[in-house]
Amino acid sequence: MDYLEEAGLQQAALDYHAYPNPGKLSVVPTKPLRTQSDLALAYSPGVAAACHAVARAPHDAARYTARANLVAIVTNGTAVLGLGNIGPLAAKPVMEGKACLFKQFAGVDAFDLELDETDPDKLVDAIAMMEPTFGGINLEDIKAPECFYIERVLSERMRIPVFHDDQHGTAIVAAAAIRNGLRLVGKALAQATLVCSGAGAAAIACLDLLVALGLPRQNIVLLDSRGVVFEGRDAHMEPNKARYATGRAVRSLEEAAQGRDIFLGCSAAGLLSAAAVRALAPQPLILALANPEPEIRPEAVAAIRGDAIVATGRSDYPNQVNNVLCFPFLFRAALDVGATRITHAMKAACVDAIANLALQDVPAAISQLSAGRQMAFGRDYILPAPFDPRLLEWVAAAVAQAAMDDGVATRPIEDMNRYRQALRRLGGAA
Ligand SMILES: NC(=O)C1=CN([C@@H]2O[C@H](COP(=O)(O)OP(=O)(O)OC[C@H]3O[C@@H](n4cnc5c(N)ncnc54)[C@H](OP(=O)(O)O)[C@@H]3O)[C@@H](O)[C@H]2O)C=CC1
Ligand SMILES: CC(=O)C(=O)O
Ligand SMILES: [Mg+2]
Repeated sequence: MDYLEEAGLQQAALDYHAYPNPGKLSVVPTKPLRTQSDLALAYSPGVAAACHAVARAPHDAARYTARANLVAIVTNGTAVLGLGNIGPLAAKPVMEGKACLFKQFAGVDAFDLELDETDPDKLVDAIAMMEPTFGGINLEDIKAPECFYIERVLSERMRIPVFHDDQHGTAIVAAAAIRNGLRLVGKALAQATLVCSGAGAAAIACLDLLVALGLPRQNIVLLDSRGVVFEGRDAHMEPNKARYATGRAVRSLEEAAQGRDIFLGCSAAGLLSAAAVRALAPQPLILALANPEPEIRPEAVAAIRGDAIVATGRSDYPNQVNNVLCFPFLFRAALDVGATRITHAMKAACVDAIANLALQDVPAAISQLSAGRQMAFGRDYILPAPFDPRLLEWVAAAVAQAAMDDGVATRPIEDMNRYRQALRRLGGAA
């Protein structure tokens, strides 16, 4: 792949995945298992005590098994990053990566489950059957529009949180970035205008959240692979796109971009043309979120105009707008309180926490991790970096509180100060 060769990453990335053991994950026991007596506790006969306890009181599964800290990352490989429908097996490196991020950033254990199934109802059945195993379900890289149905039906059927990361994780982080970007250029969400390239899982969820947070729906123009989604277009429509159909007489990206404050890209590599960049309003926000190759590179924007704030989903540029800033921390909280679902207030709390953390001074120990980048609120630092250990406390505490306030916590936290301390220790920011 050109973009990997160009970054000098092709062979290094393959070696990283291959050595010293294939893949990025392993399963390790958490209890001593060295002697005959250990075996008598862990396995037969001692394990029967734990089985009886859980059979008598199912909520004790959170006490005697790893379930309450265990998330399933489920994909069918139909929309893997921006690589498209590469299937479940080829999706496995991404899912193993997500599991590593869960563990590294928030201490959450996760199994990656790549399912060879595209029928939405069969997927729903397969995932719903796994409720005894997991404390939460993270749906990943399942394409639109099926993903909307799958998540809705699962959320209705299951008593554990079901969260489609590409929808809501992306939306939460994009909303935080837009809030802070607009703050820097002195614009308000209620007056902002936005053009969105892509009308799939990530795009629709971003728009829904932005509208819920105050962006007027009529200020949005949406494009998919057939161009502008306009009122009366009958081909290639589905209800989630139709909700954003524009009445304006614009039919190309360049026309749609004219005077817009925000470009949001949740589509595919290289789609944002120089003409469209020029057409945007003064001091535009450009969120080019397609992975691994964005709709436009930051240096290409800089060559066209100098007043834009640019963000991508990538780790090798400033302003990383990527769902990694959300899902580990949001699930940490959801698992800790035994949430039965993820509510709007939990998502809104997550947006606030991520956005507000970026306004804080960054301790020297954290900025040392930034590869020499500016780490003070500004055009190249609109969001905290994923390695910022404060994210765990800021985001998880806020989300846990929102879950309790919303009445979806089956194990409410009694002492929030102690919980915050525990998060600080876990995040390494103590
Ligand atoms: N930075 C981040 O955190 C995240 C980034 N993403 C990125 O967003 C992109 C989309 O992911 P996701 O929503 O999950 O995938 P989906 O398959 O659900 O959606 C893809 C969307 O892109 C649209 N599209 C494809 N080609 C074009 C084109 N030429 N012009 C305009 N739109 C086009 C498709 O149009 P149509 O509806 O006509 O098929 C579809 O609406 C990927 O690149 C992914 O990496 C996703 C999640 C998180
Ligand atoms: C980041 C991510 O989840 C994606 O690009 O699909
Ligand atoms: Mg994804």
